[in-house]
Amino acid sequence: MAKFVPVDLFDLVIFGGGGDLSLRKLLPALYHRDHDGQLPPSSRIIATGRSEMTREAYLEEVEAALRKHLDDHEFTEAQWETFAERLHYVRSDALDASSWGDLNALLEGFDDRTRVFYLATSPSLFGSIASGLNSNGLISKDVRIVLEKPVGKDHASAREINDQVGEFFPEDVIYRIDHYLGKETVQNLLALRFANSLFEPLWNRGNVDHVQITVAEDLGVGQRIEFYDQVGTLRDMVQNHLMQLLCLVAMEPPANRDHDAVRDEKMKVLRALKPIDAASVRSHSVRGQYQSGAIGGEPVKGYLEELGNDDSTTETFVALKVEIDNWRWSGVPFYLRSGKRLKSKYSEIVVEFQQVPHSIFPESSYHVAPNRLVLRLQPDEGVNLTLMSKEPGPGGFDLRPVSLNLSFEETFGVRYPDAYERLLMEVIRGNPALFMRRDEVEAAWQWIDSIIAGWDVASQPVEEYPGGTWGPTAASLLLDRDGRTWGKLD
Ligand SMILES: NC(=O)C1=CN([C@@H]2O[C@H](COP(=O)(O)OP(=O)(O)OC[C@H]3O[C@@H](n4cnc5c(N)ncnc54)[C@H](OP(=O)(O)O)[C@@H]3O)[C@@H](O)[C@H]2O)C=CC1
Ligand SMILES: O=C1O[C@H](COP(=O)(O)O)[C@@H](O)[C@H](O)[C@H]1O
Repeated sequence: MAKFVPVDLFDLVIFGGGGDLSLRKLLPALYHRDHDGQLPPSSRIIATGRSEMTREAYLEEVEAALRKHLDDHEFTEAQWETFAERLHYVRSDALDASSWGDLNALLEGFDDRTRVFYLATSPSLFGSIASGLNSNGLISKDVRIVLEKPVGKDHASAREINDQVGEFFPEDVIYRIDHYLGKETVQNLLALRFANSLFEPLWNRGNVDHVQITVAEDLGVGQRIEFYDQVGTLRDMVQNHLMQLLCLVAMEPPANRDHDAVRDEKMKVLRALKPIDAASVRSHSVRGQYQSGAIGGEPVKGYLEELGNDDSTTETFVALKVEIDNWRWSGVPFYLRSGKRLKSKYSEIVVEFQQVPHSIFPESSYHVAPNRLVLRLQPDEGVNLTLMSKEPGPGGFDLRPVSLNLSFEETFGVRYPDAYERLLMEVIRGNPALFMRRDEVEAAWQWIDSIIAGWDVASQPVEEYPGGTWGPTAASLLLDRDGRTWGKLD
């Protein structure tokens, strides 16, 4: 088990500290790190928002959230008392920097410690908050600013936000979150690729038939529907999480794990992506929206019914066929899919290798299936390698596909920390390796913008799919046309 090295003394100010993300993810993550002794005793967590709220009222909200989002055995009165000592709430309107008096007062005299500003608000506020931090004299020497995703809604708005924040903060203290980069299994992809000599010689067009990346959710859009209806799955999931996964699978080996070494390699992949535009959008993309259905035997409503409006074409599902124009991957499709209200919460990366060139087992009732390396990101994180094996027995020569299956939980026997636990500690330590650099975010938006424009020009239909399935039939046809099938179909 990795040791929990305490971080340096810090103050963490969360703009949007009473919002869903803070209560559901950030504060439980900090509670865990506190529990494991990683937070110095006098480090503070200062939440802020427009709402008038006493510290006591805020503590009540946080306690209720922790009780809800932590496992029963994880929440203890003693640990809560310790954690609550750190928590403060002050009112401040991001759009009115003159309302920040209480925040100023709390921070005054504390500029000798690491100071982190976490912007867990709409990205439209990032510029005003950065400017307010400057005008209130809160940008201390050892400062970092964290930008929650999404950074903008397209390339132009991402550039504008990056310019606004960049006016007051240099790039090396800006931490753009993509929480998938903090997932243990995503980091393990680096270990699998670059700490084993087995895979690298095979990791190319000469041996790989295709790659699939699936991030499936069984949940619907829930409380965030108004936000979501302006965004859709392409912007919410593909622009960031799936493209980051794609980059980690496809990039060249970096010389080391230095933040810029890894980010430079990811950038080369983003630059090599073949654009999907009006001419190719119909053959290379599928967008869908969930209808009513059933998940785990329970009926679920359709998206439009949840929205209470029947003319939205916002996609809740996307599948793409992505091509990378470089020597390593020329001719190897990367199929990406992500959606809400699918059959189960399931994320995986599948690397399917090429068929053997000639089978010497014509009598086998199983044909020789290609080997598949599957990285399960969630749930039951692990790695699976399918191989063909001889069926035991004295007569004939029958083959059977078998799996070498590694479950991380069984092997390591530890709780898998939530991505935000790792990411928050990395911010305080000042290590930006697991965060997105400005050019990565902007390059990803540029590529996504072309698809959105293409959908518009080509009048791409929004395919319906019943909740509780693996998405629209068109997503299966996307692979079927190439003689392939998605990994998980049961
Ligand atoms: N929730 C999630 O699971 C995820 C969210 N995100 C992103 O994180 C951001 C926050 O999301 P989420 O927590 O769900 O949103 P919420 O609407 O739940 O919270 C938004 C927070 O912003 C504060 N806020 C709004 N306007 C202002 C203002 N003018 N000045 C100061 N504070 C303000 C609100 O407090 P008050 O009303 O008191 O002002 C509230 O605490 C969004 O950009 C979202 O896309 C990203 C990944 C996952
Ligand atoms: O960023 C987001 O991610 C979540 C899915 O995250 P996961 O860690 O549970 O896989 C998604 O539900 C949300 O819509 C999106 O904004």
